[in-house]
Amino acid sequence: MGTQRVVRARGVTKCFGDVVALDGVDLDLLPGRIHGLVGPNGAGKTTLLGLLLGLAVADSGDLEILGRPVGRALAAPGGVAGFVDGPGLYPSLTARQNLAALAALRGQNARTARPRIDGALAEVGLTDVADDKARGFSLGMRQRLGLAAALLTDPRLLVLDEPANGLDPAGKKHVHGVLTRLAAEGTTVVLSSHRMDDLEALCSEVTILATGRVRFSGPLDKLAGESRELEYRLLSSAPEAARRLAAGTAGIRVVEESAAWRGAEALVVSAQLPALDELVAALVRADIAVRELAPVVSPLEAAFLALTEQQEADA
Ligand SMILES: Nc1ncnc2c1ncn2[C@@H]1O[C@H](COP(=O)(O)OP(=O)(O)OP(=O)(O)O)[C@@H](O)[C@H]1O
Repeated sequence: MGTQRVVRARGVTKCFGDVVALDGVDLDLLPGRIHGLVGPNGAGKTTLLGLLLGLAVADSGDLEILGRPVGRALAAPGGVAGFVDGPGLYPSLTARQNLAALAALRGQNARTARPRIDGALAEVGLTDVADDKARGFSLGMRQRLGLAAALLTDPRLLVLDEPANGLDPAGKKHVHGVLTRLAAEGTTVVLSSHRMDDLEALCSEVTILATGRVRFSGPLDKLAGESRELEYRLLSSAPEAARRLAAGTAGIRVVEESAAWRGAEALVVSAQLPALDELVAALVRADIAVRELAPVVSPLEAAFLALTEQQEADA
């Protein structure tokens, strides 16, 4: 069924000695979504991803993956691929040989596997180094080779822990392209990252974890709606007139440290969305062109920072 959950977690708890890494986590992942996992260091992201990969078992709670309850024994659930703490590679084999070895382990015929291996290497942008040994690969290249290996298994759930680590802009473009294609074809992707801009570019929904608890889980636009007043940077054709208009618009606070931004005079205002809409309409009525309007800090980053501050205050 199209809307059947790929992952359903209820009250999942995992401790390491006295440390509660996951504390009653509920999570629902639907097919074909790219779901971002975000949270401060030690929030429990890797632990949660490890449970999805079958690298550890929960102490309590229910976890269902692809419609099957996860048992108490360590086992990689069928249809799931990915890695935490970097992919496992054979350093003395080339990129292509690494993928061929994995295909052979799964009983695939070398001749039929070859075109798929070449396709996967091309998709992650490693064709040029296909015959170089993995030993000499950078972190970003290893991440991409790990992703290519996961692609060969046709996963229905792909689990990646900080896959953007070490990626240069070209590598990131390849990885984003692969993940977007997979999701369009129905694969669910769940990935953790400390890069809010990456998550916002890729994910339709996010879960924010802090100290092992889910603080938010849902669509990114819901997060924007729920967030507090945000600061927005505005570039216009008449900065002074725009500032006067903003100061006179209800619900808008002009932030004093407004400054130059990319060579133009920027106005920074703090507002909720309805007041901001009002301001834009007033600017247009006054024949002032809005050239750029964006949050200084994105809704995801604002929510993340608010949580982190809360966590520090609690501590
Ligand atoms: N194998 C382990 N043994 C003991 N403690 C662990 C183990 N794995 C994780 N922890 C602890 O569990 C908590 C959650 O760790 P986890 O690695 O899941 O967080 P994270 O959100 O991935 O953090 P980061 O952003 O730093 O990677 C931390 O306090 C960590 O020290």
